[in-house]
Amino acid sequence: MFLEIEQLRKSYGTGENKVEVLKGIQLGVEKGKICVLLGPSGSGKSTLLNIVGGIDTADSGSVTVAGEVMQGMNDRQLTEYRRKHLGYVFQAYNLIGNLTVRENIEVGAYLSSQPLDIDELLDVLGLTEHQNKIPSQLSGGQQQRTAIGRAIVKNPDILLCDEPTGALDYHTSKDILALIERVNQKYGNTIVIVTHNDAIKNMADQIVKLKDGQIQDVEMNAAKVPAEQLEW
Ligand SMILES: Nc1ncnc2c1ncn2[C@@H]1O[C@H](COP(=O)(O)OP(=O)(O)OP(=O)(O)O)[C@@H](O)[C@H]1O
Repeated sequence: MFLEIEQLRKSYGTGENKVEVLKGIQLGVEKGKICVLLGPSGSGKSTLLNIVGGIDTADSGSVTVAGEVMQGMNDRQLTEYRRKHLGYVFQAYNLIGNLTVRENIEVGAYLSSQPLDIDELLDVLGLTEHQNKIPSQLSGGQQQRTAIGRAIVKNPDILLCDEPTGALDYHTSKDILALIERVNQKYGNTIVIVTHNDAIKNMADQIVKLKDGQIQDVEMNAAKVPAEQLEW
């Protein structure tokens, strides 16, 4: 398995206030697949994503990406791990306000020794004509496209998306999901999408349901639907 999560546990707080958020998560995702992670609010989806992303740390268990085990890495190694393996897309676009679309994407490129070709990527993103605008001159969808560009330009093995369409309307959401699908097909990155939107599972290769910090169900989806045909 390309991404392997073994017996992952995480609690917050201590003593009486201790809350067990992840209770022994066991999950594998194959290279180049799209995995959608569903579950009610508070089930631990973002916590799991943040641990895989090296933003948060687990109490026990392990995460392995391409044979590299994260647990036990020091700060420098974790930074290198994030740089080499991971791209992150959030609900809030977190762009740098005084840099253009192209410059925001270039920020991501600096983190890689082998970045993707920026002109080609701008074309894939549908942002060529907007490349010299700053974020305040863009729609929400265009800002999220830019954020996806910044995450993907270093051609990460894994793209983690936490509610990537949470702030967007129906049509723009479908547009962004179709872009994520296109990125997956063109560059072959493994993609994990956390969402509240049940319909998004239909575009996934693997559907994972989380409940109360445990995996309730894992389903391989043989009847994948293109993102643009999703309905909700
Ligand atoms: N830093 C923290 N300190 C204390 N508790 C936390 C912290 N981060 C998350 N939690 C708690 O962990 C639980 C799981 O949170 P998490 O954000 O992973 O859930 P989620 O499934 O992503 O929820 P949502 O869909 O609402 O984003 C929640 O009860 C939350 O209050």
